[in-house]
This record gives sequence, C-alpha cells and structure tokens, in this order.
Amino acid sequence: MSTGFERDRGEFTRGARAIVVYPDLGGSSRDADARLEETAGLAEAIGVTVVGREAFRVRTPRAATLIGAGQVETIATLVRMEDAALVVFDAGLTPIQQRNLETALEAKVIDRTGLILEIFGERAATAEGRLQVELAHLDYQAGRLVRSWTHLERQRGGFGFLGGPGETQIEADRRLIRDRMARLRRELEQVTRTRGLHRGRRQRAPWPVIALVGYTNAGKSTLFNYLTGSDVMAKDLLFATLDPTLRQISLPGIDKAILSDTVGFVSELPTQLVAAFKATLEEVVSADMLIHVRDVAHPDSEAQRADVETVLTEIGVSDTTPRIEAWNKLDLLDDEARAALLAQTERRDDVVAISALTGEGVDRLVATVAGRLTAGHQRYTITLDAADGAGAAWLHQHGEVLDQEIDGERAIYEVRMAPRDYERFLTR
Ligand SMILES: Nc1nc2c(ncn2[C@@H]2O[C@H](COP(=O)(O)OP(=O)(O)OP(=O)(O)O)[C@@H](O)[C@H]2O)c(=O)[nH]1
Repeated sequence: MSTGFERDRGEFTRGARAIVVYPDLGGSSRDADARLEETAGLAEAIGVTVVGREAFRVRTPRAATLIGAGQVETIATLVRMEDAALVVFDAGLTPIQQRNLETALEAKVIDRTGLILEIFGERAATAEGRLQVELAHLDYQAGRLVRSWTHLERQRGGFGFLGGPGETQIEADRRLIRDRMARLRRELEQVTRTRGLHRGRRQRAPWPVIALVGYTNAGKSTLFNYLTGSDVMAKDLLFATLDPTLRQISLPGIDKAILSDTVGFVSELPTQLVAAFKATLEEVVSADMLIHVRDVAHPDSEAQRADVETVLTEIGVSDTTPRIEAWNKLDLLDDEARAALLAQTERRDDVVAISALTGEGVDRLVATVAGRLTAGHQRYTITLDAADGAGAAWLHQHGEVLDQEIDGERAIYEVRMAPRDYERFLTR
C-alpha cells in the first residue's frame, strides 16, 4: 500500500544536478570551505552531481528564508545558470523556510537532516536499519506536515476561512503517517527479536569483530578494501554476499576475525536520527575492537575526532572497548608535518600513521591490531590423539599453532591462544 509518504527516490534521481549551500551562522570553529567540501561529498553519496557551491556568512537569520534576500537571489541565479534541480542547505531549515526557498529558487531544497536521512537510507544494510531509517524519515515528514498545516491555518484564519478541504486532507495524511509508523514499529520489534537470536548465535563463535569507524571521508572504505584485498587477508565470499560491509579476515595469530566497514560519522547528528544511525552500526556497538580512521590532513581533524567519540558514546559503545587510531592520509602531508606526526605516533601505542591509498604503515596497523587482540593469549602444550583431525582443526582455527610433533599415536602441539579458548578446548 502506498501512503504517499514513502521515500520518494524520484526527487534525487542519480545524476541530478545539485548546488550545495553553507549558511555560516557563526559560532562554528570549522572551516567554511572544508564544510562545503564535506557536504558536497555527502550529497554525492546519494548519487547527485554537485555543480555549484556557495558559502555565506549569515549575520541575521531570516524567519522566512534563513539567508538574506540578496543571497537567495545569488543562489537562484546559480540554479538557473547551472540548470540545477536540487539545492542542499548545510543547515537545519524550518518547513516554512524550506518551502519558501523552493518557491524562490524553483528547485527542490533539502536540509542537513534530510540529506543525512537519504544517506542512511542508501546505506542501511539490515532490515532493522532500513526500518529505523524509514521511521526517522516519517517522523521528520510528520513534523513538517503538522507545522506547515498550522502555518496554513493561520493564513486561512486571517481571511476568515477556518476549516475547508485542505484541512481534512492533512488530517487524513497525518493519520496515514501515524498508522504507517505504528506498523513499522511492530515490524521493528519483530526484526529486533530475530536479530537478537542471530547475534547470540554469532557471539558464540569465537571470532573477534573489528569495526572501522571514522568521520565521513576519513578513508574507511579505502582501508577496508586495502585490507580485504591484500594478500595478508583472505576475502570470504560468505560474508560478502550477505553484507558488503562485512568481511572475514585473518590476522597474525588470529585465524578468523570479522572486519566491518561502517557509514561515515558527521557532526551535529540530529538526535532523532541517533536510533537510525545506531541500527546501521550494530557491529560497532558489540565490536571487540574499533579502528578509528582519521583524516590527519584535514583542517578540522581534531574536531572530527571529538565528533566521532561523541557519537560512539551516544549509540552506546562502551569506552572500555579497545580502540586504535589510524592516522590516515599521511601521503598528503608535507615533510615537516609528516615528521611532526610520526614523532607523535612514536610516543603512543594506540596510534598508527598510515596511508590507505599507498599502503604505507598498514602492515604496522595490522600488527598493532593483532597484538592488542592477542595480548592476553598464552602458550599451551596440548597432546592429542594423532587421529583426532577435528581436534587439530579446532586448534588451528582458534589459536596460532607454533609447533607440532607426531610421536607415535600422539600429536603434540604448541599453541598460543586465549585462555578462554583453552578452557573451551578442555571441555570440548
Ligand atoms: N591521498 C589520500 N587519499 C585518501 C586516503 N585514504 C582515502 N583517501 C581518499 O579519501 C576519499 C574518501 O575515502 P573513503 O574511503 O571513501 O572514505 P570513507 O571514510 O569510507 O567515507 P564515507 O563513506 O563518507 O564514510 C576518497 O577520495 C579516497 O580516495 C589516503 O591515505 N591518502
């Protein structure tokens, strides 16, 4: 059934021409150009082509259009010149501002929340993620509907026309949204229950989960591809078919681990989106280790780091989850900045400088991650019946076999593994 309020992808046709606008309202320590660059990158993630960008300093935000009349005119000209169909505002817009801007610019307008919702929609890989995103979207639309209705009502009141056909229509629309949201919530409950079962099953498998997190554009996917495509790591098609963002890999001393790529983090994540974001990041919340990929060549690198940490806390990641920072894009730094950065990383064992593009430092990152994961591992001497193929396979799967020797009927293994696995082996 179509309620008329389902996500309308038609508005964001792949390749649609878009203008990106950053109304700088002051109070942000961030670099305006970097901000435009980020938003353009996010817009491109939903498949539109960015054909123009403008940053404005807005001294007095206008209730009707946020930006000033002259600024509206500048963008309108740009829209006409570039034949753009979409204008992305890197700010929150009220429903009224959004509509007024659409009229003035003769183009579809979306704000930062709308854009982020689109991206979550594209990236949500699990059923739960998709449902959460749709709920957030409906919530966003319902808010717009109610408020623009109040606005209309006030106008009509001014002319002495209270009520009328428009009002009935909006009532009906609101009920449809409400019903659909209730249905989604029920589906979500069902899905969450089923997923809990699946996750329980996987948690019993002794594979550590390593999640890549980081600000948008930091280089997570580049690192993910480098790691899973390189010789050190074996790609596992089982996971690839289930979810393109999960791969089974092996690390020194760890036969199997799951590496998970995630959607990029952004600053000022609207609170109504946190649940949706969390659902697209379920691997992160229960991960054994996080690799926080940072773009150290970015002017706002420190602020981005803080944003990522804030969101991790918001979605419920424990601060005891071990994390390693991968200081990425080392290749973009000049000699001086590079030397300063490397000197910093030498003093810390939780930071590795890398270039996911050239592969520099990635081996060290892998060794550091493996070292952390196996830090509690110990060396055991285990004697098996030489015919016990299953036992031998188990040892190879769960530990690092350092030595093995056949002595008549017996096979003697030297194995490094987690004490927890050793105990499991004994009670096997
Ligand atoms: N020069 C340089 N560019 C890099 C490096 N790593 C990634 N990039 C570039 O940075 C851009 C973003 O990389 P992605 O891997 O897509 O970043 P991401 O963190 O997955 O981004 P989101 O999907 O937005 O979260 C791409 O153009 C990459 O080619 C690096 O080490 N050096």
